[in-house]
Amino acid sequence: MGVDALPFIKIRRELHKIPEPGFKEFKTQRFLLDYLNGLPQERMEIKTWRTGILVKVRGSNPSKRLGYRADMDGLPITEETSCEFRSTHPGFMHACGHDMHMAIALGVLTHFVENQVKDDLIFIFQPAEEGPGGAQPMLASKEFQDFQPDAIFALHIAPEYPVGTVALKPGILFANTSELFIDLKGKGGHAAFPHTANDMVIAAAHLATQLQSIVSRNIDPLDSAVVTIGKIEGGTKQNIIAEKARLEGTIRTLSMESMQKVKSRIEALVRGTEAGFECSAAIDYGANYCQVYNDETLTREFMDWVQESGVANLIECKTAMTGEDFGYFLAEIPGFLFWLGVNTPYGLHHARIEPDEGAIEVAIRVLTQYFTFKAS
Ligand SMILES: CC(=O)N[C@@H](CCC[C@H](N)C(=O)O)C(=O)O
Repeated sequence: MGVDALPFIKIRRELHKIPEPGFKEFKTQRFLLDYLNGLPQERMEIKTWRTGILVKVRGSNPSKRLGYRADMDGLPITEETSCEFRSTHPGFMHACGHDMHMAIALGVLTHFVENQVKDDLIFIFQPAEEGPGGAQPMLASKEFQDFQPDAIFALHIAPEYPVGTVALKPGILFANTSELFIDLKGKGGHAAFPHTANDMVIAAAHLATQLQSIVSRNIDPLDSAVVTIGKIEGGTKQNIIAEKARLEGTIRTLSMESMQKVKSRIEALVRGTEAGFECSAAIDYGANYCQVYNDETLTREFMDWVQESGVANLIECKTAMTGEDFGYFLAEIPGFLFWLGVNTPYGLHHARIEPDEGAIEVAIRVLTQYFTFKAS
């Protein structure tokens, strides 16, 4: 089955220009709706939920519904690529491939609007994957429940794999995650009189270092966990002792027990910071995502099918400490997520990431053939 991916490469470029934060994907939603409304409508039913969209493509004689989910939001990153279709939204970029994910979903959807299969297909354009998390509230919505699929699938671009490759494994693919925000409040003062103040820049620096001892000293070395502090903010001027500081980070674990352990150690170290630096502290865990757990049977079946059909090269990969709120869909509905090779030297969330658009054709081919196999 040949795939003309060119229209979807063009769509990806248009989407790349308009990255928006979670639950503010207004232009993205408009763009997708304009495209969907331009397709023949006889087999389609379109619903919106907040800034998301759900589309049912009716089958000829349905006995089940297969779901496919694409995420929609961009990241607060200033793009540093030299491509012609750079972000037009200053300070925002599609640096996690969601522009690719949406274009691929439209390519697959368009194929099935034109080529009806037996079962219903549900296409889910989900907002706010990067935060605060659109999957959980979308799952609970009436709009989603009206279209509730019996199985659900998704992909994520993978910079490290060549184009033409899909990678996955049965069981746990991505980690449990929790955001982490710690606000420290002390006493500001003149830089020349440190003994009259409680310096929150120094408190934050000590705390950031101490937090790095949690994984190395409190987690079983045969388990895996991550505590990353991605941002520290504090102070107002070089000669003023900072009254406030804020640390922002993320926690990743492979079990909820380890998540609880990491959080209880963070709380102990923060209490120690309060005592040691005579300050007050507040912890906020922000958005929490459950692990992405690939259904063993469906995943094995897909892996065997990829290998037998030769539709793509297959890699059985390791678990990654990435997070994905698609895990909430998989906690309720059997399915899987796979990595799609896009072969670029810069990683996810990097200002210079430029996925190879050849992967769009690969993904549309894999998914249209897989859904034809599953839904006929
Ligand atoms: C695929 C990917 O990169 N996902 C994000 C999910 C972010 C979850 C949440 N905002 C957090 O930072 O904990 C990731 O960073 O793995």
